Amino acid sequence: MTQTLTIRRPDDWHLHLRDGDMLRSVLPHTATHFARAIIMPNLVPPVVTGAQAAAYRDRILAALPEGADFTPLMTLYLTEDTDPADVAAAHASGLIHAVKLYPAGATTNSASGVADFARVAPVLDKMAEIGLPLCTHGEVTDATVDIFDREAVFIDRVLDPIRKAHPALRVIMEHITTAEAAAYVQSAPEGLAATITTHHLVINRNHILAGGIKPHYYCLPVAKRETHRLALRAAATSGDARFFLGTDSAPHTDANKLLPCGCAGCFTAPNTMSILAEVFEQDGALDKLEGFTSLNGPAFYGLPANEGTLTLVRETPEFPTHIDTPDGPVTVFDPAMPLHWTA
Ligand SMILES: NC(=O)N[C@@H](CC(=O)O)C(=O)O
Ligand SMILES: [Zn+2]
Ligand SMILES: [Zn+2]
Repeated sequence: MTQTLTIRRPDDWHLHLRDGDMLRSVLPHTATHFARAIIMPNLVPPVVTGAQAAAYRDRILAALPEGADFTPLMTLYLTEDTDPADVAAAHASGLIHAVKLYPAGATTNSASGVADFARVAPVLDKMAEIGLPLCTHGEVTDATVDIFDREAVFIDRVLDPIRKAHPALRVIMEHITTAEAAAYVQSAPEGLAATITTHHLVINRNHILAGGIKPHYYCLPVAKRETHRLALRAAATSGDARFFLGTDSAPHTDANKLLPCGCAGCFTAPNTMSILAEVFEQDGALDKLEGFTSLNGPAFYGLPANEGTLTLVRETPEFPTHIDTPDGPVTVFDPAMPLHWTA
């Protein structure tokens, strides 16, 4: 039985760091294992301009623990008023690595997102021209569409039309949760990829709803039925380079989760690598872990893989149930299974 596993240092291609005290509290948990992360721009107010992204990057770098080796890869939050020239300048300077599309109202802090997709066509044209990828929160916001169908409907109503109108646009479907999304990625020869979260490889909708409601398993897109989880596992562990890790680690205080209308998001930064090693080993695919966490993402983003390494050891890891922050406790994702790998 393999006792240690050394892989190239991983990256997180979808991460929420927040700001201020929360940023300082959660950042060390990512910087311990990950060399780089795509930083989500859904702050309040959102990170819309190059100047705002530069200022946010500086705040992240200032919050890093002494001696940490971590590079934040910044993104811009797409609005109907986004200026294509500002996006191009932020890309040309090396500041930003993607633009994030939130359908208005789809998820946490998405109110400034896009309602009329025709209005962002000039930005998407510019991005296609300069090779800057679009990251999508892929859910429609139509109240008449069942929440469990919103990702699949987004592909048909929004994403496929965008890709047909902008064939050279590179797209990353973020945090996919359905067999339909995995199949859509597999159907595209190039220019399309998907991130998969740690938690969506582990939980299905029963974890949220059966035997009492579990707010700490509530995230968006909401976890689907078991067949979808299995399709995500198959995609992640297949070695297909179009799928890579984006944890979507999304810290909210317990006070904000445990409400009659609680926030969406799972905080997985501390135990993600231990959980992933468990998942890949369960599926007989430990040899595919490095591709998923450390190789496929940089290849799609046109960046070199990290030079450093991370060694996982077969030892039972211990994680706190929550971390303390000045804003209050944040519960760490519970994988609801024993773990055997320490990172
Ligand atoms: N995933 C979530 O449930 N929440 C994210 C937003 C997002 O990624 O959609 C957050 O910012 O809290
Ligand atoms: Zn999202
Ligand atoms: Zn997210």
